[in-house]
Amino acid sequence: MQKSITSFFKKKSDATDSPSPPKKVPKIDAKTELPDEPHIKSESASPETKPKVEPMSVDSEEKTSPVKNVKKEPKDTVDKTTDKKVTTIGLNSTSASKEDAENYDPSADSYHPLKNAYWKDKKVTPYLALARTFQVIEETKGRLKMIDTLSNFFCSVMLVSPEDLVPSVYLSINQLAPAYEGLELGVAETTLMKAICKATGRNLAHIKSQTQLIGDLGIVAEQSRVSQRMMFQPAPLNVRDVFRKLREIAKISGQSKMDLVYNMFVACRLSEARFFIRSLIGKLRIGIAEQSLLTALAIGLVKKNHIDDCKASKVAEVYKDEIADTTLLLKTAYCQCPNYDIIIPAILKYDIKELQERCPMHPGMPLRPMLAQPTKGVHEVFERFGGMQITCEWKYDGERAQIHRNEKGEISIFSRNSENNTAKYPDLIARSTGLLKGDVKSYIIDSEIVAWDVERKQILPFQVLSTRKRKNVDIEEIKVQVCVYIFDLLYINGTALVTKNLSERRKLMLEHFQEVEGEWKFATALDTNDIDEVQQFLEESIKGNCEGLMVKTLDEEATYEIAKRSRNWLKLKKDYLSNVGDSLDLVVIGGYKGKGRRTGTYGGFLLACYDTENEEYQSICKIGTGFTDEDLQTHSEFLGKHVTSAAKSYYRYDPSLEPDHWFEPVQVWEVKCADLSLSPIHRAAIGIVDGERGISLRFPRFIRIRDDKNSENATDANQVAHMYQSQDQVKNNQKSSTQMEMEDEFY
Ligand SMILES: Nc1ncnc2c1ncn2[C@@H]1O[C@H](COP(=O)(O)OP(=O)(O)OP(=O)(O)O)[C@@H](O)[C@H]1O
Repeated sequence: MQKSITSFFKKKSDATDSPSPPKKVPKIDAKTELPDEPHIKSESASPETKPKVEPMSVDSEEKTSPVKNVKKEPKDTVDKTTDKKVTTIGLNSTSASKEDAENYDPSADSYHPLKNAYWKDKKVTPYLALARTFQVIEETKGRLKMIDTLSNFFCSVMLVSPEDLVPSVYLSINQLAPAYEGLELGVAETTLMKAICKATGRNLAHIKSQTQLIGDLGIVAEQSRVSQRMMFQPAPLNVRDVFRKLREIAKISGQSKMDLVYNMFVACRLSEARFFIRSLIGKLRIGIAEQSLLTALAIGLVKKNHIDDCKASKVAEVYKDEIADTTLLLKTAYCQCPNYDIIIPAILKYDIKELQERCPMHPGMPLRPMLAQPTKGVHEVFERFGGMQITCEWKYDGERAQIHRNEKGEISIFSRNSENNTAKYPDLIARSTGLLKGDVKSYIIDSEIVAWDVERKQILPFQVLSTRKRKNVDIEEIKVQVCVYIFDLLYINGTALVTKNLSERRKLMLEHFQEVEGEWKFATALDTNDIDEVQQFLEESIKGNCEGLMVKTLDEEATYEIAKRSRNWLKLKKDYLSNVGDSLDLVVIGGYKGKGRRTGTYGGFLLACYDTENEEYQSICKIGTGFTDEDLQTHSEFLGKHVTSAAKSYYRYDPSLEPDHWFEPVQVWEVKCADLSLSPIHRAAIGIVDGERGISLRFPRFIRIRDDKNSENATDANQVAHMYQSQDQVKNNQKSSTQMEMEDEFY
């Protein structure tokens, strides 16, 4: 029978135990030698390569424990709840052995979060325990098992070294702070390669060629460390210090950055080297995205609550409902308070039911915006909404802005990506009091900023807005004026409104704010359930220089769904008649040199979508259409500054697509196409719709640069699959094959 689209997506979601795409993880042991490299000397052989390890807080017992050469036999104990034998490593031992650390396996069925936390006596989580957890997860295929493994590790940390839960969580999603603080590591691959060379005595050309061959600098780093004989081993790393040092690395630059990377790297043991280097590159590649991490945290909490009455591996079965409730509560709280520094201490201290009230949303902390689903026409809108009350709003073509004012009157402006854009709009801040009506102390509004023609009193195209300076804007020098179109109110005077319906939110918006000509306006809206009126309103919106309409539910299913691409907001764009219904936002990963008229610039580019699950960019098409000569000049100049010596290890592409130059994933382009088709060459959404083929775009055309999206906000693999599946011809094919199957069954 035909598979529904939702069942496809369920397969990829974190809630099901479907196999992840096969992962190639080379096995590494102490005997592993890299080929083509002269034998490596011990570090003492050369004074330059001798590690200068910074003093770090030391796991004293590990430091002094003698290295045992005899493999420790697992101990058998009896699980009180089941009366069955439980095989564990290092149970009840007061001193952790080297083997405990090296064999640490939180995926084992017999894992006991307390007993197997071999660092329990020291209460400081070894970095190796986290690296081992990542390693096991990377080798695991089923998503549920991956989450379960992480939850075991988290549970151990909660019980044994709770102070390390915040750094462990950040390290697991490769963040150094809440996303909106914008603290990024930004270490170039060549800097890392140089640090690896210095620490291991290998030469740069060799490290580069190995990285190209294996496709992963993390693995190359690990192999280089494992095969290296050391005169002495620096003190073991622990989670909180690694996190602290990574934050430091992010804040410094130049030689001191390089030195710190080097000092840390020489202290890495076993798979620590792989994950330390991957953290610095910015791609952990263990397949744990934020939603899976939140689920793992929730399961970890439930395991902690039942540590005495159930085996960890049984908790998911026995406490299914409690896990579902905890996960929901945690995810909901995280949506309104996306900050682990606040959430984690709260889950450790309070009952999970209190979480929302303990971690309230507040101005200054951006919420991830509610997003819309594309549609291909007015009929699709009415099919979806049936008899529900709806409203249509003009869809302004500018830059999304979440504007916050706190009790002190301070204003912050956040982009669609939760980046802090406040410094870009000093003019808006200067005139923000004009917007207020009555007693308004604090608020969060959702809006679109558009470029504004002051003389003609009309909206200007997005391209004009994009010429506005981004940083350190001086109010006197602003050339492009802007007008803000407000379409939602999420918080007012200390009260969150996200759980109220749009009608109520809109009423409060009109009560507390007022329009100011050319500065602050409410989105033009029409509440109607008449299909002809919607059609006419769509045409008017286009005459008003808008992109089309946003159609929203008013009363039923009409809460503000933070961070969700919701079915209750549909976008209806002017070119909805196209077969695809929406444009795609894709990352430029390579360039092909131009010929003929295009000589001297790039003539074509390789584009990719982003697969959030595998944290990789998957090629989707080559593009050479839609560019003016000036565009090509601009792109060539900009991308020319971001050329890398080789494809990034997290680029997925067919060798036949090899461009002349590879780029860092730094720019997102909006692209339209005639349709999407299955491709034997491109890798977009591979494994979702088809096991072996990816999806590619036919007749792609460049529309514009999307400065407001970073490369990880590009159209993701699931969206590509969804767009492919929604095409009429694909649906019809599926219908007819279902029909045939039914006929087969009948006969
Ligand atoms: N009245 C409105 N209501 C909601 N959003 C609006 C409105 N007018 C303009 N917008 C803009 O439309 C965007 C949603 O549609 P669009 O497809 O352009 O966004 P996108 O950023 O390309 O894609 P995504 O759907 O991934 O956000 C919103 O993020 C917002 O910036």
